[in-house]
Amino acid sequence: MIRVPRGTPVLTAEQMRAAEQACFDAGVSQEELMERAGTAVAREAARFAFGRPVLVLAGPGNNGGDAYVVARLLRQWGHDVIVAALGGKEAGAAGMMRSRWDGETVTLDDAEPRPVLVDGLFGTGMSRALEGEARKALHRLSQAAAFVLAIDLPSGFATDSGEDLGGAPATATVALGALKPAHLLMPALERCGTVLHADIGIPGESDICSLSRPHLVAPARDSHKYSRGLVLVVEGEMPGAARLSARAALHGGAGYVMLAGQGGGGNGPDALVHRSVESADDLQHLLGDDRISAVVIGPGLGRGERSQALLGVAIACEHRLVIDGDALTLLGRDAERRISGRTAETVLTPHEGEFGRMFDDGDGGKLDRTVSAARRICATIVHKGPDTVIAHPDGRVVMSGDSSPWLSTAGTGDVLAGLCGARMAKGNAHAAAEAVWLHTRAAALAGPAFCADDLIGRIPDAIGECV
Ligand SMILES: NC(=O)C1=CN([C@@H]2O[C@H](COP(=O)(O)OP(=O)(O)OC[C@H]3O[C@@H](n4cnc5c(N)ncnc54)[C@H](OP(=O)(O)O)[C@@H]3O)[C@@H](O)[C@H]2O)[C@H](O)CC1
Ligand SMILES: [K+]
Repeated sequence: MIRVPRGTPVLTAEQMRAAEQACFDAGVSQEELMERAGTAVAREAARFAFGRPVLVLAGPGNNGGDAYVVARLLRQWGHDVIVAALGGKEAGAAGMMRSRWDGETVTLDDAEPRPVLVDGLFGTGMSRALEGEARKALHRLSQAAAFVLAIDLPSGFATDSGEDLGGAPATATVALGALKPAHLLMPALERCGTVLHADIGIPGESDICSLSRPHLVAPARDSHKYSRGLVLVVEGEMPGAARLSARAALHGGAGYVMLAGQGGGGNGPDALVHRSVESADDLQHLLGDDRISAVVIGPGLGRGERSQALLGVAIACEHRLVIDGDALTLLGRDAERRISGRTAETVLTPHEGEFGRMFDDGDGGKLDRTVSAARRICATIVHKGPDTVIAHPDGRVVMSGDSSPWLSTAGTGDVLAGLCGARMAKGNAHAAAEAVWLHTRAAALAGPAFCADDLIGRIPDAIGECV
């Protein structure tokens, strides 16, 4: 068992069922899968129990079936185990595993708390709010336990959206066969505790995967500033924000960064080249330079008429484009109409509020809404948050759930926008994921209570871990 490796496939409940079915069709029985799943979980339970008494919750379905395997093995290995059962299938693999359990079984209501709790009530079959006896007992027993190990998912969370359906938190979760979206989406993300991945022989193919450390290459010997990419950052009413983006682009690998605006001087590294832009026409003229590799607009742009005019010119240009901050607010519900016709690669980097201003809420969780919006707008959307979802128009999705809470400080979004510009400058399809990984890693390296300027300073160290 290993802590979830980077780039692990993420499968929805339906994709998981299809993957399981493919196993059955290939001759692997459900009993065999359940035995493998239960064995993987039992090994972790034994490790964390340290010989303390264990209470195993067994639900009515296959999650419960796994739970009976866990209980049987722990008992065989000498542990003090009791099962608290909620109903239970008679037939099928779960019924068989239930019949093989010959230890003590109590009802959920009668179950006494124990130091170690294994939660096998519900997994990917969670289809509605958890209520009544199951909900009460789950919360009572998990609150009283010193360690809670969830089988596949902590019970009470929606597999594909991470929505809280009345669930309780776990100390650790053993993801069976593949990650599910709930392992990477709030609030479930926060309730899973440490997620461990049990490969039980189910080949999980998916367009969705967890964020992984990118493999970056150092510049070739004959590189020059243009071949590494010229990034133009549009400055608006708050030049400091654009400067943060520009500096992040410089440290993010761009060979040449131009700050186009009225800021003129201002502080910022000498390596930053200022170009005076008074009007939209001036910006249009500047964007005629075909050495430009990527344009970043939005950080500190402002929302007035001049800002709207600058945005219109940037959208109309043929360069790769990162749209962030105020520019996203200016787009609003007009985003799809104004962006979907762009031919050059486009990346939008909204936080939840900006996303909501551009796209209707629609049903489904953050993953579904972001995937649908990316397809409609024909652009990559980096839907930021503690659970960032990167959705590409071709259907590829990358999910990241381990960003530092210290990123909740002014300017870190400007830094990400600049990083996206730098990574896009080379025209690769994974630029947004690279930028998010570098941003997350730089934050981890920066430690607690950093500001956006400190974050920029750690980007080279993060890059150093990828080359
Ligand atoms: N991924 C793998 O490789 C393997 C996964 N396994 C385990 O199987 C579960 C999924 O099992 P499933 O039987 O599909 O569903 P659950 O066990 O999660 O749920 C059981 C049933 O509970 C009912 N239900 C749903 N929501 C509620 C609720 N809020 N309150 C009460 N009951 C609820 C629902 O049945 P209904 O007919 O009542 O709708 C569920 O079917 C997976 O997570 C893994 O742990 C395999 O065993 C091994 C391989
Ligand atoms: K569970």
